[in-house]
Amino acid sequence: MEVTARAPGKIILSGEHAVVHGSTSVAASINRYTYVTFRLPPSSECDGLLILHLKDMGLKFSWPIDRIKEAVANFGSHTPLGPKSCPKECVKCLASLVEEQQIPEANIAIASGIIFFLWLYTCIHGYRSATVTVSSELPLGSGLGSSAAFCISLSGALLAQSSSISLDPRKNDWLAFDESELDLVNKWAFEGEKIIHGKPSGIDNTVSTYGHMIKFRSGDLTRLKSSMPLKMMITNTRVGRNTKALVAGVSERIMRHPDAMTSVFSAVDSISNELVMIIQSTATDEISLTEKEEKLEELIEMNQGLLQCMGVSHASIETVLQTTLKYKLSSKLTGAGGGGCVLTLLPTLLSSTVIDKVMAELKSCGFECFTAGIGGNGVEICFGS
Ligand SMILES: Nc1ncnc2c1ncn2[C@@H]1O[C@H](COP(=O)(O)OP(=O)(O)OP(=O)(O)O)[C@@H](O)[C@H]1O
Ligand SMILES: C[C@@](O)(CCO)CC(=O)[O-]
Ligand SMILES: [Mg+2]
Repeated sequence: MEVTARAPGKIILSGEHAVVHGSTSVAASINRYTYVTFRLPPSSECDGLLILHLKDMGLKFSWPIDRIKEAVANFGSHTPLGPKSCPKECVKCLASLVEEQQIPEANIAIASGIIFFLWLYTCIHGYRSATVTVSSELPLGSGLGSSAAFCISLSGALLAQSSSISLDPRKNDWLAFDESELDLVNKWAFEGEKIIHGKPSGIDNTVSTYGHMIKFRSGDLTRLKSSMPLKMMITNTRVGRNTKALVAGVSERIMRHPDAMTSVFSAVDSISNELVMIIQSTATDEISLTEKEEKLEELIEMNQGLLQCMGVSHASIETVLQTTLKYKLSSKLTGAGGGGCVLTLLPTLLSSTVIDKVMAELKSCGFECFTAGIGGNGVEICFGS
């Protein structure tokens, strides 16, 4: 029996980092996914191993189930009914199991994701043999929520074949979980984001779970319905970074300049709320659409300025901003910054010639450039043979 879950990546339209400190943020899913396939071998095929295959990286890890049991048994991990944080001591034990696998230096950042995999697996399925395969259309560590999509697709696939969730395995199509199941998938994945990010706000896992466009503040989710078409270009600077370090850097800046940072976060909160008002306003004639796009562009620029105040921009991001500005287009970093991806609003009346030109110029700088469909479904699953 086999089940595959897919979970989308995301863009943050406004409010990254500030959302960790209580400000409002707006995010939308994108049509690029991480896929996790979970296969429980028939009982005759009990080889006593848990196998994790990371297809894109060409890496395959395996652990004797007994070794995993030894590492986590003291922490009473088998808790299929509810999300449970991985205790610090257990993270250490699992980290040494991961170290034994000798991950290539270039891929060392995936260790935290694998620790979550081992924790989640034993919590939901105890000590059974299985094979789990992961593949992704999202660049890792680039601001498009690869960590959240990984945690959500993993939680979705493992929970879909657990006692906590009962979906009809006969349907051979992408299926949605019901609301309470989505909540469970989301809560488990948040535990993974805690291991990977250190101090996540929960926005990335939440938008990957529920999809579409959301407003998020202090753990509270509001689903948004945009009344205007939003076309975004995403530029990947290909400069690697990790969210945990960037989030920690902002916290350090708060310690040094608490009052100034409070004002920065409050400005971001106002920007996100204004952005929500604009995208939900129902005036739809062409003039007001252009006006709304101009306001959005200004808010995007203001948010980027505040992200610079937080210290999370990067020379490569500045290059993208300057390049798009030559074409009168507004951009901001998306996700944790420090490199990674930049978002550019493409107004409805912008000619395709301009889009082609700006993309060509960005590509000539060595960046990857694409437009993504935004606001599609969240996590879904599909049962195989
Ligand atoms: N397909 C995958 N396979 C294994 N681990 C993954 C995968 N995708 C993400 N991860 C885990 O997530 C980490 C990257 O997460 P990180 O939060 O730094 O970046 P991001 O989620 O892409 O960007 P942002 O948080 O800014 O949206 C990887 O180092 C790894 O631990
Ligand atoms: C930087 C951050 O705000 C968004 C990363 O996509 C971190 C978080 O909210 O967990
Ligand atoms: Mg992340």
